[in-house]
Amino acid sequence: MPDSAIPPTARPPADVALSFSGLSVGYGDRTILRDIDMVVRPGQVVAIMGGSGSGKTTLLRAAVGQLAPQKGTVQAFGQDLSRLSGDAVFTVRKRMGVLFQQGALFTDLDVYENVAFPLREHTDWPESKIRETVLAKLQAVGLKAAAFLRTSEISGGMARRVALARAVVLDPELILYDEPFAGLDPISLGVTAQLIRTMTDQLGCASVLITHDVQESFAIADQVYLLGKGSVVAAGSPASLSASQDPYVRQFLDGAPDGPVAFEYPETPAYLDWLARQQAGKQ
Ligand SMILES: Nc1ncnc2c1ncn2[C@@H]1O[C@H](COP(=O)(O)OP(=O)(O)OP(=O)(O)O)[C@@H](O)[C@H]1O
Repeated sequence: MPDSAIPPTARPPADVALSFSGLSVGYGDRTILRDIDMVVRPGQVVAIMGGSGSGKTTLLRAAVGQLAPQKGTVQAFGQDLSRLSGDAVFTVRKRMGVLFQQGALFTDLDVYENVAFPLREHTDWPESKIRETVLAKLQAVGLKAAAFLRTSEISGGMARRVALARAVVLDPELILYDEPFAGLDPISLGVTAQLIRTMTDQLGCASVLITHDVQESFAIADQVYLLGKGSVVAAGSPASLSASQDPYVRQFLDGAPDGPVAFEYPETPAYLDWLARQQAGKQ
């Protein structure tokens, strides 16, 4: 029986949901992040933080197998993604839920059908089981009564919660969240953060958040990795990072405008080429 046909509850639990080992990733010849070591275990909420352009999305792309390592390995549930065939990567991805920044609900479907969509695509469950599952997931995000609203009738914060219900409808073992707090009001921020923690605890899955939001992620994370200078500059529990005197960590946590975190976008080979051409043209 293919692995994808085994219900999540019947699979042996993986000891490690996601790991990066000696990982370097980038685009073409350019390396964005190097020497990344990270382990995410079931039941953990892990926050990957860093300033704009520090490589958070790049790391997320590597985690889902969209970007191949330049060096080192990415393992999901103990399987090295770069050694798997396309079909096998697809099977591994089915064990992951990914919540993209914009949530991207289908606007021609109502809330209920948006959440039911992955079940209709990936299972042959009877309608009664689909209904039970969809309503349970909507209840978990506090939106059961909104099931039959159109997406145009719900707010941005509600849309984010519907997208979360959809991301967990197949009971993933690993959920990856891309900027889950971006653009939320203070109440929705707290609600979303608590939901991520509760979902992780209830499903026993692992959650990885890509975020800049220090307060909300520190409130729920077990482990935090801070990216900077093309690698991991600090890693540890929220308490240990809060106590850190490292200037880079302090500047990031305190939101200080001056310090070792560069505001300026680094010079890239493409920019240096352009500059050289400009200068040659002037002579
Ligand atoms: N498809 C791409 N091709 C080439 N370079 C890219 C590509 N995507 C991102 N980059 C570069 O990789 C670096 C890291 O970008 P990335 O999007 O991973 O950062 P980030 O930490 O997610 O930033 P933000 O918080 O602003 O979204 C940047 O220098 C960016 O210009």
